[in-house]
Amino acid sequence: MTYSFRTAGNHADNYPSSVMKAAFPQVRHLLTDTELICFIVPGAFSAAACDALLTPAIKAQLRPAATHYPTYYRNNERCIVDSEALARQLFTVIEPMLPSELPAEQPAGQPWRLKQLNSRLRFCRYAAGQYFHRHLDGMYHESETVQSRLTFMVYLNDAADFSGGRTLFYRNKDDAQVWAEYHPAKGDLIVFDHRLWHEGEQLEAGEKYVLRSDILYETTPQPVPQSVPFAPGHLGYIWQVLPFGEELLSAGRDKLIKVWGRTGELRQHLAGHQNSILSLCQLNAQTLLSGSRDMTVKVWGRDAQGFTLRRSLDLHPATILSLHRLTDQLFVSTAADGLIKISDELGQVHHSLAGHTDWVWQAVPVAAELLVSSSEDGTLRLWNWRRNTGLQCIGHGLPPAHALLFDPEQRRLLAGNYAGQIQIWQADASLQHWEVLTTLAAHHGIVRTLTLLPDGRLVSGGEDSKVKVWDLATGTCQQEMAHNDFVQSTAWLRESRQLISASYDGRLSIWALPA
Ligand SMILES: O=C(O)CCC(=O)C(=O)O
Ligand SMILES: [Fe+2]
Repeated sequence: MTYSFRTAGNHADNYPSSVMKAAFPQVRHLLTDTELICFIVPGAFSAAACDALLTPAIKAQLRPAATHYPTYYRNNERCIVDSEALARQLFTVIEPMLPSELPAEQPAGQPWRLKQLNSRLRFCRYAAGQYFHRHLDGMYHESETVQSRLTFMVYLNDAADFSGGRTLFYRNKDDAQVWAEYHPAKGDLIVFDHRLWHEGEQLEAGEKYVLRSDILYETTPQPVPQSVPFAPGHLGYIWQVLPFGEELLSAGRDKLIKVWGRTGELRQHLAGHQNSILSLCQLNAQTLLSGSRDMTVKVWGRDAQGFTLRRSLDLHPATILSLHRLTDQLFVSTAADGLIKISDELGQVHHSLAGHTDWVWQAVPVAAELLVSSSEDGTLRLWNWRRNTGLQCIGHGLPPAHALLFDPEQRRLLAGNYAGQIQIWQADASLQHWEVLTTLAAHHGIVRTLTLLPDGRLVSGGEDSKVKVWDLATGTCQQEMAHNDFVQSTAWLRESRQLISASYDGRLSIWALPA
């Protein structure tokens, strides 16, 4: 993919290469007790080069990243500049300091050869109070064979300009101890493996500026045998899988919905969205809904020939986070605008529920007219959607629940949260009183998905790349499977009695579960 240079007026394409010259300084490794790469190159860029990069035009175009990230995660500002030319210039400076080859991840795989700097350059600014909480940097999939493996960051201003704002590394998502710390200095380059948990520490005072990109590596394509089900998956993150009749649908960052047959053969791919597809929902036998970061909900019709796009709905001026069916005609959408809307497939909004103060991750039906929603604001709320009213706040001050599921038989709400827990809430028969029954310490990192099996067992997936099967009667984990990256979605295939899980690594896996 070639990005054009989109941000006007900052002259980034025209930096004189003289100011970009590297001094080939000493590499300093931050982590010694790991194979993973993490090094600093002090003064890799001169002060003049930093000033040439951080132009007033760039500064003027910095915006909160809030449309793409929940505030819990990061609240700094950024400006994206797509420039092949500048990426090439920067790459010339850093190339001699980079590993020319990285080992294959799989025993049978091919090594990765150094290719280029991702031309999507992100200028970031932290003001006092701003932070980028502990996270893993996402892998950028340019193609099947070109992917980012290392993070690139240059610190653009003087340490004297701010306090706090260190870059901190951790052994995992919830280790209390800092593994390594780095105090920013102007012109320093940091390069580290995407698999390292790290944080941009909260700034106490002043302003901190960095330039972020990723280092791309290329591998030799390996033929995928026809017999491998659901291969090759998606390019980049898969956000959701959904059984639809006899088929399975998957959707992801590559803006595609893929339609797979029973044996995992690709039947169709549906293009139309302009950005990542985060949610899928079956409205009725002939209708599929998809919600995206492009702020649209698309309605797809299913007939004997397959799926076709019927229409595109503008329901929220924000990323659509979840879609759930209420009736054959009505569905509920939640979004980054903090609203819950009940609409039909023609795009008529019947109800709009306001009350949350941040992103609404999920809203699931719990009875004919009742919904429970979970939000980034740390609350769980109960609503009567037909009457447009919030009935109560079931819980507040909670770690936000990314995954939410209601079990009508047991009247239990299962909430998978940011603290890696599955919190099980019991409702009484009136659905007016809710209390926490148990809290399972389920994953390291966010619980991203929950699926209830027909036999009552629960499946969870999380940021520790694990899929876990739970016996809810005893609260014990019976089985554990692993992906190579965050597990984002799981589903049960009723016909074949198989579990399917989908991951940030773009792969779909099928698992047989012993009874
Ligand atoms: O600002 C920092 O120190 C860390 C930033 C970071 O982790 C990122 O931009 O991905
Ligand atoms: Fe990062």
